[in-house]
Amino acid sequence: MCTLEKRGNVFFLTLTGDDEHCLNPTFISSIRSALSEVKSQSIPGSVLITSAQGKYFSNGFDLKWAKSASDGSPSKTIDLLLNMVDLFKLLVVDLVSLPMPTIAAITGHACAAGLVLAISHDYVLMRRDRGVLYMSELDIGITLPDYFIAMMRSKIGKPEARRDILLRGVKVKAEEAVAMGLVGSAHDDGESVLEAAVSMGEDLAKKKWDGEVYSEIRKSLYPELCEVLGLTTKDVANPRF
Ligand SMILES: CCCCCCCCCCCCC/C=C/C(=O)SCCNC(=O)CCNC(=O)[C@H](O)C(C)(C)COP(=O)(O)OP(=O)(O)OC[C@H]1O[C@@H](n2cnc3c(N)ncnc32)[C@H](O)[C@@H]1OP(=O)(O)O
Repeated sequence: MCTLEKRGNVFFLTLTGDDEHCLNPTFISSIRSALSEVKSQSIPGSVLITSAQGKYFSNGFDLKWAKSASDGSPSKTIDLLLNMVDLFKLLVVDLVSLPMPTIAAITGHACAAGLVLAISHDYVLMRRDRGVLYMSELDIGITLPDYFIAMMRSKIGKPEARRDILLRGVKVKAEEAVAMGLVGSAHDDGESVLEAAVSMGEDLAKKKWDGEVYSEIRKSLYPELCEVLGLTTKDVANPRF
């Protein structure tokens, strides 16, 4: 599951336990509850840092749960997966519209929906000693939801990087991910990636930006993604000059 902690202006969302942090309706709902709490406590200078315990950041949708909950019926499994696609989309909307800077510290493997969860944050840092980024959909024979693609097109600038991650199913370690433009920086281990995330978060918090303005400017950066997510933008002026 997940925990939420606040230290100063920085909120720490941690995916807890040493499991694969696979996303199913219950887990998605618990993360969304935490983000709702973060939003309700947001003030100028708030920042979110998301990380995970164990060797996985998130291994994507909980396929085991979907299969077991559908009594092995392939059509019911697909229906449950499609339901998770819809539920997870709301979580992505929460992150893309959160009124504060967001940082993902990738502390382990981030796959498929788990990688989308990570890059839904403004900044992505990754440990180099463990963990890969991997879009497994081609390997497991399923296509991607439109907002997954929109997120990839919005956050990964290089066409060859998008091609390799989606059409070659490459498993990307931190240094390669930095070179591909998937993550911003690579760090030695779990401790140092978290330290770097906290240092970045505290620097961003000092700016004490207006959260509503921050959220609207972020959304205006990603028109294709926001259209697919059903997010609109609006002009905001809370002048501080
Ligand atoms: C009719 C209608 C049609 C409808 C169509 C749509 C249908 C509806 C579907 C909609 C959904 C679509 C989108 C899907 C989203 C999803 O999320 S689906 C779920 C996807 N998830 C997965 O597929 C899981 C993928 N994960 C994996 O394959 C593995 O877990 C892994 C990530 C590859 C990790 O494998 P694992 O064996 O666990 O790895 P490790 O044991 O951790 O590591 C292996 C060795 O590698 C070493 N290592 C790891 N990282 C590093 C590193 N960075 N540097 C160096 N070495 C590393 C690690 O130490 C291991 O080494 P040894 O210990 O020596 O073995």
